[in-house]
Amino acid sequence: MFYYGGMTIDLASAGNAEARQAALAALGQQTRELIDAVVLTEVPEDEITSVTAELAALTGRLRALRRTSPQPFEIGPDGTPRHVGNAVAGPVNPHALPLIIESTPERTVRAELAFRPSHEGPPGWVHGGVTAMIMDHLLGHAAAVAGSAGMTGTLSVRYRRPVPYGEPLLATAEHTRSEGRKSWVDGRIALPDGTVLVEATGLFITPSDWVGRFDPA
Ligand SMILES: CCCCC/C=C\C/C=C\C/C=C\C/C=C\CCCC(=O)SCCNC(=O)CCNC(=O)[C@H](O)C(C)(C)COP(=O)(O)OP(=O)(O)OC[C@H]1O[C@@H](n2cnc3c(N)ncnc32)[C@H](O)[C@@H]1OP(=O)(O)O
Repeated sequence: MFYYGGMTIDLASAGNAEARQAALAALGQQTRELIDAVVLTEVPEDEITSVTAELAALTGRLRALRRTSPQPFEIGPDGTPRHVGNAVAGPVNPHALPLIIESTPERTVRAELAFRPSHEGPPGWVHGGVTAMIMDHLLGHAAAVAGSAGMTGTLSVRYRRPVPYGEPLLATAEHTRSEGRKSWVDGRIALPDGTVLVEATGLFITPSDWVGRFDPA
């Protein structure tokens, strides 16, 4: 059993849906490709209208049976927590990059990533809110692997250089200190040569009802 936010997750039942999770992840990825096709398309107007009608039909098919909330936090088949519906890291959520995070033996975290054209803010560059969202999640994950899972209290972002899309980047973060239920985490997004584009510091607070519920792997 795994306890999360008042819910109890049954480890056995979480493993039974892998084929469905894979199918949903494929749908999520196809939808990401659709989103980028939409923002880049130069097809004629009548074709846009025709595709829009087809998409409305497809949307109706998916809505035929639906949940009332996104896919939940659960224990994956490898025994670690996962949240396939998460807005930043969830493979099933088309809104998510998705961010694929690795933990190091030192309990820091890293993620190789590449933004897409649909993340554009300033012409030719990634929107600062999108990079802040990535930082928020990665720093939160670093707090969790350090044994201090929490909600974001504050997030401070310094935008040092504009962030390109379509290029490989590296995001890293590490827990720096804790005082009671408060933990501080630093992180950054950099080019492969180490040039830092975005720096962030976050304060994560473990809600009192989470204390003792999450034991990091
Ligand atoms: C989200 C999933 C987490 C899952 C965890 C489980 C497993 C983890 C595994 C993997 C996790 C992976 C990744 C990612 C995790 C997270 C990343 C994204 C997170 C988010 O996207 S999250 C959404 C945005 N976030 C919110 O939606 C917060 C809304 N808010 C609240 O839920 C409460 O507000 C809360 C809980 C923050 C505090 O509530 P509380 O009642 O526990 O705190 P309380 O008042 O007792 O204060 C205690 C001491 O913190 C100080 N303090 C309080 N709030 C502060 C603040 N904002 N700034 C500075 N200091 C603050 C006080 O001043 C006092 O300080 P002092 O003790 O020194 O007096």
